[in-house]
Amino acid sequence: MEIVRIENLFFQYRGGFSLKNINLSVKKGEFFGIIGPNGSGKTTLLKILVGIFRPQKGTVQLLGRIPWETSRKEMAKIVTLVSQDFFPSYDFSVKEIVEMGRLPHLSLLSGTSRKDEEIVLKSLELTGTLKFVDRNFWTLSSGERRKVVLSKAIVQDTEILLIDELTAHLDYNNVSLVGNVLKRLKESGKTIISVFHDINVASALCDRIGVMKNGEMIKTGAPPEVVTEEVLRNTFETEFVVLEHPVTGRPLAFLK
Ligand SMILES: Nc1ncnc2c1ncn2[C@@H]1O[C@H](COP(=O)(O)OP(=O)(O)OP(=O)(O)O)[C@@H](O)[C@H]1O
Repeated sequence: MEIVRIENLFFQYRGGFSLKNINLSVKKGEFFGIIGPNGSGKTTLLKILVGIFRPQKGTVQLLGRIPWETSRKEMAKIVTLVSQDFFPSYDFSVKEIVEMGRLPHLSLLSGTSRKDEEIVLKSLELTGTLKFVDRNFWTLSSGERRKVVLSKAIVQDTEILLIDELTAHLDYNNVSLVGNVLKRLKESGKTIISVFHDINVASALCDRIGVMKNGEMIKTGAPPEVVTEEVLRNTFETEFVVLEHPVTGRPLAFLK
């Protein structure tokens, strides 16, 4: 079942960078990775999918809904963006930040229930951040904050998760922890579209990878089709060596 559909997308910042000719179909339960050089348009594409920007041409549908024609509350039940720039302006505790993820599920008059609280605590446990529950969000390290923001996305319980580079700030143990959390979300039927700077993390986790360059998605395919010396050289304009992971068989890329 198709969950995300992008057709002939064109979007331009006022007189500047543009995304062009993007066509993509993502199925339910698929883990789709996006890689590409800095400034190639990865974050812009996620912002269009979540409805922050409206493209000048083409269509985007998430579960049949067009983001910019659907109310924010309804969209918030379908899709969430774990973004690189989550900067709450008040001194919220970790628990309060994650509780915000439950807002789309609450009615106007009701506060969070005991069940919501349980969901929040479970999600903090899942990302290994339960020990910070009462801490001021801003007193956490950047990697700890990223895991809390992932917990907030998990409690929002949307069909689609968009993730903008989650693992770059994390140590190896946490890359593995977050990777396992994302695998569990996928196994539970969630559809994930995630930007990665680490090609090998994308290769390990994704069913398919899309390669962005200069605002276009120049290649999509399973990791062995995309993580090749030729594709990576053309994309990043530098030389790579690609080997096979001895345990998983997935491609592993190294700078030459
Ligand atoms: N609000 C904006 N107005 C004008 N140009 C913008 C705006 N936001 C981003 N850009 C430009 O659009 C281009 C694509 O940016 P984007 O953040 O989508 O790239 P990216 O592939 O996610 O990069 P990175 O890997 O560095 O995070 C960049 O050249 C950026 O300078």
